[in-house]
Formats: sequence, C-alpha cells, structure tokens
Amino acid sequence: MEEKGEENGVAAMKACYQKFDPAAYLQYNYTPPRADFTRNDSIVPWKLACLHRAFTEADVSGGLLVDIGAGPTLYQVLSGCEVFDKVILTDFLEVNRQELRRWLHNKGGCSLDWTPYLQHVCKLEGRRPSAWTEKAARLRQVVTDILPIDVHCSQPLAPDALPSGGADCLVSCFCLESVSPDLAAFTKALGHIRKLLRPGGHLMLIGALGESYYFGGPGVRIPVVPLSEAQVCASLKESGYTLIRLEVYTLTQDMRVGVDDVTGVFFAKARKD
Ligand SMILES: C[S@@+](CC[C@H](N)C(=O)[O-])C[C@H]1O[C@@H](n2cnc3c(N)ncnc32)[C@H](O)[C@@H]1O
Ligand SMILES: O=[N+]([O-])c1ccc2c(c1)CN[C@@H](CO)C2
Repeated sequence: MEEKGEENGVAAMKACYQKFDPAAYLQYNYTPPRADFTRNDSIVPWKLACLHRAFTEADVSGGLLVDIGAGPTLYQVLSGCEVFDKVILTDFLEVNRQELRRWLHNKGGCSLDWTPYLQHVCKLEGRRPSAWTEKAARLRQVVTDILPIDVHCSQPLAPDALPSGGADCLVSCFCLESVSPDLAAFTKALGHIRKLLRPGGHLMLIGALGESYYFGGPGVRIPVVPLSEAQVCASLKESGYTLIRLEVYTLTQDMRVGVDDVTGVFFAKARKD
C-alpha cells in the first residue's frame, strides 16, 4: 500500500515539472536582489563563497564531478570546474538540458548572462575579473555530457553513464527537496545518488530550508518538502553520508521576493565513507 502512495506522490511531482519555465526560473532566482554581486548579504554570492571554499579544500580531488539536477544554471560548477577534469551535468527536463547546451555551445540565445558569475568566482580565486573568459573556456572544455536523470530511480542515470568507479564528487543544488513529495522520498533520493559516488567521494549539497512551495514559472506552483537543519543532518546520516560541515544563510526581508516561501538556504559538505 505504501509503495503505491509513494509512486503516486512521485508521479504528481513529475507532472508539476511539465510546465517548468527555465527563463522565468532564472529571472526569479538569479537576478538581483538574490544575485547581487555588489552586496555581501545577497544569497548567490553566499552560495558561491561556500562552493569556492569547499571545492578548494585539500580533501577534494579526483577526475569526475557530477551535478545532480543542474536545471538551467551553471553557477554550481564554476569552482568545481577548476578542480575536476571532467564535469557531467544532469537534469530531468530536456528544456533545461537545452538551456545548458546553448551556453556550452556558445551559440547565443541563453536566458541569462553568466558573465557576472564567472567574474565573481574569478575574484574569489584571486584572479583578475577579466580572467572570466578563461574560466568560461575551462568550463566549456571540461563539461563532457549533459544527461537525463531521475533521482527517484534506484539507478538515477543510464547504466553506463559513469565510469565503473563512480563519480569522485557530486554537487546538487535545490533539487532533492524540490522534486520529492515528502521527507521519506527526499532521504531515499539521497541514497539513490549516493550510489553514483565512489567511497571517500564528496557531496556538496545546497538546499532550501522551511520552503513549502516555489514558482517554476508564471502560475507554475511546485510543492517543496519543508526541511529543517536537523532534518537535513538526519537524512544525510540515514542515507549513509558523514557530514563534514553545514552552513546556513537566513533570508533577509528584501530577499523574499514572492517567488517562494523559503526562509533559509543550507550548504552541506559531506562524504561517502
Ligand atoms: C529548483 S530546480 C534547481 C535548479 C538548479 N540546480 C539551481 O540550483 O537552481 C530543481 C530541478 O530539479 C529537476 N528535477 C525535477 N524532477 C527531477 C527528478 N525526478 N530527478 C532529478 N531532477 C529533477 C528540475 O528539472 C529542476 O531543474
Ligand atoms: O535565493 N536563491 O539563490 C535561490 C535559488 C534557487 C532557489 C531558491 C533560492 C529557493 N527556491 C528553490 C526551489 O525550491 C530554488
């Protein structure tokens, strides 16, 4: 009986995503005030600082980084692309994979200009902002695949999508809690993606705290599993990760722009033992 309920919940979430609008989503979340590089209390610079620190720590190494549920965004691999020689981007929707391909193939027609993001991460790396063109070239060089994924499948990717040893590192941002019908499914999905990671590999996980819905486009209201810090820690432990660090950003009033009811953002660095 329980299986049926879970299946129906997952199917309902997938139906919600059929109207997801990448351009609107980028506009809602990746433009000022949430992405304001002149303010150090804006959400996106905080996320980029967490990712920069985590990816440049000595315990992170290897060849392959996989982004789980990339959506139409690239910010989450701007630091990792300097550390890993191969990056695989994944998403459930073709419209998002198309958006990523447009930027990577440098054919124009992208929904967002990633230049300020590239420049900001160059600054974090102590490079001159004009090195953003080199970072863009690096990213285009290391991204080898943009693949379909379903984190609710016990095998989220196609059988031979990854080398037999698995990925050396996973990054996943605002995906699992935004695609799961409840906390149990969120925790189960953490277990599914853990199988893509080699033992000793790291998971860089960014997500929403206290969020019950967000708009994935005009009128496209998508339910979210409202998470607390304690639940994030418990789910990571239950699904077989060792938590290294958890950092939390609490939204100020002006970051609440009406596109969701998120109250905080967490960054977790964890390891698969
Ligand atoms: C809130 S967006 C996050 C996008 C991006 N990672 C970011 O940081 O903004 C959630 C993403 O999960 C994807 N998604 C939906 N259902 C999924 C599933 N079953 N498995 C994996 N990804 C899924 C959606 O297509 C969407 O791109
Ligand atoms: O402030 N942000 O940088 C930001 C970016 C993406 C998202 C949020 C906030 C909150 N909602 C999630 C979807 O559950 C998506």
